[in-house]
Amino acid sequence: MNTPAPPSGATSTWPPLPAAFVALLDAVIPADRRASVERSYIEPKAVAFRLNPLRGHPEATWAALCADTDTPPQPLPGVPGVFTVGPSQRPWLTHHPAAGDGRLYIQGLSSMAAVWALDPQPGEEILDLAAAPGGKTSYVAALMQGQGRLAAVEPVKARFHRLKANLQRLGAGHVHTYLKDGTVVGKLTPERFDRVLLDAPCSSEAQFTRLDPESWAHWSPKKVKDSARLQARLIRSAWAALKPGGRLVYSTCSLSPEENELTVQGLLAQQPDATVEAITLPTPPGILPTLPGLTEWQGQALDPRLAWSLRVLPSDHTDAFYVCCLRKAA
Ligand SMILES: C[S@@+](CC[C@H](N)C(=O)[O-])C[C@H]1O[C@@H](n2cnc3c(N)ncnc32)[C@H](O)[C@@H]1O
Repeated sequence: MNTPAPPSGATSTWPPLPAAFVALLDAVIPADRRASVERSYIEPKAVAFRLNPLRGHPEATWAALCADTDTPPQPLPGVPGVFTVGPSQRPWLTHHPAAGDGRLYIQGLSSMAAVWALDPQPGEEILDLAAAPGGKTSYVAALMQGQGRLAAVEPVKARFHRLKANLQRLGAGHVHTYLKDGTVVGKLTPERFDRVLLDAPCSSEAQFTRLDPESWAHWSPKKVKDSARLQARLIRSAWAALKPGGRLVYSTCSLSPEENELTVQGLLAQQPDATVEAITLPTPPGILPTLPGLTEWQGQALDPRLAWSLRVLPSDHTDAFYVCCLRKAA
């Protein structure tokens, strides 16, 4: 981060977000949520993490953490084993031995929400179609309690090796990993999986921060379009790999409707056996700031069922995220 700090309180002196992205915010964020969203681009965020039952005993990890700080992490209501610390504790947590050896995993609440929506069960066969670096794969593995079969796909070689190393470190070395293009997996394994997670490659708009203009250096409206094209192919493949009666969770860390509701709408239009299911977050209302998925974009009505999908808003403790839960008719 090379940007010098502006005088305290002078928020307008931070580099402005790209104009096309500001126009997107204008279009998708209601006026009454806009101020907190604006603040999220200049504020450091709280840090969430989960204790990892695949590496050590969570109670022992918790005791080790508490012995090491005067400000114990706050439990996240509704989700056992998940905690948050304030932004000032980020360096402490990041460099803690329990983070290094995989007894805990630092993971945004928005990312965790995709796994909560997937609701993996022990004994099932589950596919993670775009898996590296493995944050969600390892959470799914933990919730499956070592029972069943979990497959994780990643086509980018360097990222695939990082996925494998992370899974080893997190005690999830039993996950079956495949160096493969996800767009072909549906044809290779038709109707095989009880649940499929497609946390799709996207334009990564959630990573933007005005504290670091590099965060949007590789973003452009063309990147949004290119991402949407790949997502359309991946969601079709994910759908083909899903068993009748199975659940597909589609997620991105993008705010653009082209990468979110429009991608899902494309699938709904082609697949009469697809329905959108409501997502019930395990956290009490208000902990994750969310909006229903869009049902209108640029003057055009979208499939009304998209209102069951969720947009997580960027805030002082969450990153922007989109998640949609689809069910294939049995
Ligand atoms: C948003 S990231 C996934 C993050 C991951 N789910 C996690 O929680 O750690 C998307 C991933 O999709 C991968 N990807 C890109 N093209 C793909 C393709 N054709 N098939 C499957 N995955 C792809 C990217 O390399 C990237 O690792």
